[in-house]
Amino acid sequence: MRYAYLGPEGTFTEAALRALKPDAPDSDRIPYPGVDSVFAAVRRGDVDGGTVPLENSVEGSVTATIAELINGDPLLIAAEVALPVEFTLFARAGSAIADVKRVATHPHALAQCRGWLARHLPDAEVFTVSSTAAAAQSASEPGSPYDAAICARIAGERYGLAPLAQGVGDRDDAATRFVHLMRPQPLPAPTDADRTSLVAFISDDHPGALVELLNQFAMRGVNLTRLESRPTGDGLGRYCFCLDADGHIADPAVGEALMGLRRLCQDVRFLGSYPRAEAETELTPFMPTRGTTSADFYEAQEWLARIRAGRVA
Ligand SMILES: O=C(O)C(=O)C[C@]1(C(=O)O)C=C[C@@H](O)C=C1
Repeated sequence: MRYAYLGPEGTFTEAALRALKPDAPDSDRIPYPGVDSVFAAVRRGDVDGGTVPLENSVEGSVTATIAELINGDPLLIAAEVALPVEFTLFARAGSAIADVKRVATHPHALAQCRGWLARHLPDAEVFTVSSTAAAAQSASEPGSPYDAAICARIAGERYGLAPLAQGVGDRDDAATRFVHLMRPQPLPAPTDADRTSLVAFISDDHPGALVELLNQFAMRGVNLTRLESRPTGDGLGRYCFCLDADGHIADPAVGEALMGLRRLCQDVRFLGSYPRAEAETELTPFMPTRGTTSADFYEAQEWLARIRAGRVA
């Protein structure tokens, strides 16, 4: 098996792929220079799967990943993992913080380290590159335009840099969610703690269009864990909705909610049902959820089948 990831070696995404595929030998992990090239490699069939960052607890969605999930040949999310992200400022050996005038990092990492940079390197110029490991790699090269990189400890060490300051993130509980993509194939079996991802394209703009979509989940007791509107690219004001819901498409409540969306929407792109990375959250239902267990759905389906078959009981 061969797996693509956002490279070069030492990215948080590589750590995510290692967590997802702990038994894969090093030669099976293939770094790609961008999120788009990971998607392209999976779509072409050059690799069996690919890992990319999806969202961060501080900075939110990785737009390059969302755009690729919405557009192009559909891929399936087969697995996810959430990892804590801790940032370190690294420079070439012998440098001191006072020497740092130009810092490189990934845009999401910059967003998570702004406070620290403002306090400790207020005059430094910050440059964004394709990943935190690419920043470390570049900063390590002789004649590099950068004096330092903000990256994972493993990346700084991988490229022979020396740590100048550890824990430079503004939140020490920051975490990033990564997803593993595959070409369309049979779904992983339900586990009782799954997530379903999809994109809904509404057919016409009208009052309550989003509420209608959300009701499909609420009335069936399905909890949503992410909702994001993204432009479709077809003009100003044209948006689609990216949704994550608790549960598996094999669960009757989730399946029926998706059928409801299918009836309401111009298009629904199913992005996968896969085991959730984090444990089930304790939920306070905001609506009565009576009659929304899987057993309730099955009982009602059987009742309808009996009636349709001419048995009135
Ligand atoms: O640059 C990396 O190391 C990545 O894996 C990308 C990425 C991201 O896109 O959010 C992953 C986690 C961190 O939040 C910062 C950067």
